[in-house]
Amino acid sequence: MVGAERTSVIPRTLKLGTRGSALAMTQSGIVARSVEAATGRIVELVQIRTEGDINLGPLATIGGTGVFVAAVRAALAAGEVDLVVHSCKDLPTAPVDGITLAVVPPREDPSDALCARDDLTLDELPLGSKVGTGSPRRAAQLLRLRPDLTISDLRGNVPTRLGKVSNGELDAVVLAASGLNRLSLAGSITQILTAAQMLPAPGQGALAVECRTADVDTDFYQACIGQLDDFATRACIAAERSFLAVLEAGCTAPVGALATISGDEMTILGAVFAPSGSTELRGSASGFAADAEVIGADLASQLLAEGAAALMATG
Ligand SMILES: NCc1[nH]cc(CCC(=O)O)c1CC(=O)O
Repeated sequence: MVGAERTSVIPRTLKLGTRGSALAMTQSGIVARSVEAATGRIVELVQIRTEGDINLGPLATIGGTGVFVAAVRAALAAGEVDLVVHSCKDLPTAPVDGITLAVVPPREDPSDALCARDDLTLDELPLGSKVGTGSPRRAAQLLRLRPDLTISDLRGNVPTRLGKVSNGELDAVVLAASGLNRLSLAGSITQILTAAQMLPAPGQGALAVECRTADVDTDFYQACIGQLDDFATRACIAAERSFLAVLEAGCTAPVGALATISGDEMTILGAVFAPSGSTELRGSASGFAADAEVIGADLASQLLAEGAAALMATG
């Protein structure tokens, strides 16, 4: 191999593993293009079918956290792909041996968005309106704001969910603003819900790019990490995910958290809801952004001391 230079074990064309949904493909396409721009390599998308795509039962009952993530990670571990992209909020909090969170790109809008018929806001929805969501966190907070609403379980990809409003089956759905923005469907949003109205899921709006731990020290990943990783987003999701982990809750639990950074200072808002929306425990914690995990964990401990575990388990 005269003249060949071996600077890393990473191939020239990278395979990026992704779920096949419109949102996953869009998110992965965004990451693929930024990796290409940062490294000069070609990145091709490889679709991986996951249990969450195959089993269309209510999300809260088909194995909780990680249904979308396990198959994608297995393809990474098996060497079928070189990097994978997840929605951060779907990522279980437990670390996995041999897999590293290589890049956290800058966060999209973390808010939840109401997509209602006839351009209605939450206050304007008629008494008893039918609102679709598969998320106990969103259901609980909707019921706190509007106890009269009928919550209808909802699965399927983002365009399918929006279709249930346009076909008259539902009066409204609640979806992540980030996903709608990325899919160029922001025109369906009739109200962005504030953190006081609806605290988002830990990690919502952020993406997670994982690679094999064995590859992290290659020039390729160092270039990716150096150019694409967003310190503020990484710190915020570290705090939110540490909050979730200490609560021993998963991505389908009635738990909301949102961290923000101003200068060196981080503030996290966190809440735990009774699934019925009857009660909530809410708090906040602040500190240096460098202590993100401790800040999130301290807030969780505070809410646990106030009875969070029992609250989440109630009806
Ligand atoms: N559970 C499905 C899921 N996982 C991540 C997102 C949104 C994308 C994001 O958090 O950036 C969605 C759809 C939704 O909640 O509307």
